[in-house]
Amino acid sequence: MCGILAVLGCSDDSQAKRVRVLELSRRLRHRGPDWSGLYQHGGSYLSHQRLAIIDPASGDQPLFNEDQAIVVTVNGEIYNHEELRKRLPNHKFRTGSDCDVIAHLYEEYGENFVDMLDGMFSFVLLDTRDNSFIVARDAIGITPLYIGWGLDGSVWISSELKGLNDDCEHFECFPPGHLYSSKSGGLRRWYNPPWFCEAIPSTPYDPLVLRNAFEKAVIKRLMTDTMGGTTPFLLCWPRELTRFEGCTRSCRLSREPSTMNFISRFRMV
Ligand SMILES: NC(=O)CC[C@H](N)C(=O)O
Repeated sequence: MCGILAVLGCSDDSQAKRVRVLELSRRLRHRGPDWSGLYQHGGSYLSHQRLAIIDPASGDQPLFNEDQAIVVTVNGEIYNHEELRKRLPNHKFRTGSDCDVIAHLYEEYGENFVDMLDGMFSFVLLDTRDNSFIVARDAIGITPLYIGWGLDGSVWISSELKGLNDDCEHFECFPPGHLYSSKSGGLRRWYNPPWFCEAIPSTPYDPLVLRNAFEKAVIKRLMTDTMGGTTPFLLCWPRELTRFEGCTRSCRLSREPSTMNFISRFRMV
């Protein structure tokens, strides 16, 4: 998990404020030891503490679209980023980061792209053309996120409370599955699955369907270029799969290239 911290629409764009934001961002350093980044545009600041998972060589954040008008700081993983890149044929990506698609999707589809993302994420996106911004958190709140307000009307966002509680006059937990848009000035739910309704499902329970869904969920989370992100998961998945179907299934899965790389690296460690 990385650490993100952003201050948006602040009346103070001084060097002293920049230093303060850097100080606060360092409070999240334990979340990402591989890189620290800060982008400032007037009174808006986006910072990032990176635990590199995908494209460790060039995926440092904040990330930008082609003309650098749109900037984004992200905590999390976008599992379907390769598929999404294919839906953006006219866009040039500077990095191989899974999070690179976010600025480009916004450019192409506006604020309503969030439900195209399959992943666990929280992000802040600043559009420097009109200083508008959006903030979003994944469907069930796997990644942590807090929102606060400064006395000057600035909006503060942080992966942990310690990044904003000293500087905001009011703060709260950013609700999962929601999007904050500065244009509409409020929060709205972007995640609206059919099972949110009160109706009792009529489809009978099918263990095979459940098992397939579980396996798919495991496999997509194996996405990584480093050991950092999925190690705890790897430690538990073979046992879980064994419990489901015996060793045969684990062995078949482990012949898949990504799993093989993963396991050989795991053994080396
Ligand atoms: N730890 C994270 O949140 C990782 C961010 C991004 N997916 C990366 O690989 O750099």
